[in-house]
Amino acid sequence: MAQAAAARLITKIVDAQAARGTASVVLTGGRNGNGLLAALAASPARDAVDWGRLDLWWGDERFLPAGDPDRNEVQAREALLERVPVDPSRVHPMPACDGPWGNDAEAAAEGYAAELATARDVLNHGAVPRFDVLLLGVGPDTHVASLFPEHPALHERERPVVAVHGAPKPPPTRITLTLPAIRTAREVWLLAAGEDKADAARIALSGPGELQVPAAGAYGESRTLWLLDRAAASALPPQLYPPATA
Ligand SMILES: O=C1O[C@H](COP(=O)(O)O)[C@@H](O)[C@H](O)[C@H]1O
Repeated sequence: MAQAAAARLITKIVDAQAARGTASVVLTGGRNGNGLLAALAASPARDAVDWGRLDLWWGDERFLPAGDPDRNEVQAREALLERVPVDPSRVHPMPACDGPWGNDAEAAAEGYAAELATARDVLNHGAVPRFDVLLLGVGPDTHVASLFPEHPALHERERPVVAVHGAPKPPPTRITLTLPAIRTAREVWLLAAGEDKADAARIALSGPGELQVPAAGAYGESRTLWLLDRAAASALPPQLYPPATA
């Protein structure tokens, strides 16, 4: 799944750069997201990407000190960003808890929203840039980014970025894009690999509400793509699995 997703992402970035000169991708944390980045780093096709014309953002971050190995940013740098010639000025990690806003997660979320606004899509009156692809690793509890089932952040309709407190998965304090911000992306790709994701994929693709099942509320403006391996797809409703091969 990681290799197939990496190959798709390379193609998508190359196409976006050919069409618009640049591409923008929102990265996710977690096992599946990091697996994709590692597969991308290992792919000979990675040289087709113009890494200097790629903007990278994050969908969520664990609010920890800079350099903490549990930060999504640190894991992404290890898996991919230290291995390709990205332009550091176009890499936009979410703030750390010892950064310019200190331990104030709300201020850090506002700060990231302001950074997103500097690159926003003026033509579409958007609060955030027009992301080409927004990646989301689906958690076993159906969370995406740091939007956890029944958490207040899921009610946010105005702000593109919010702080999260009391997350059920450590660390408890996080920063996340909101569902309205996620839905402005051209394409949203949801990643689920492994047996422990099978129930999450089944539930999310069975038409539930987004407050109970955040993954169900994550979709892109022109495309929503679920990328699953066989284990994660094994519990899908019969009308969805086995997938069509045509
Ligand atoms: O904590 C997080 O977890 C999820 C999914 O992680 P996984 O290891 O179960 O694949 C990820 O989407 C999110 O970005 C991250 O902060």
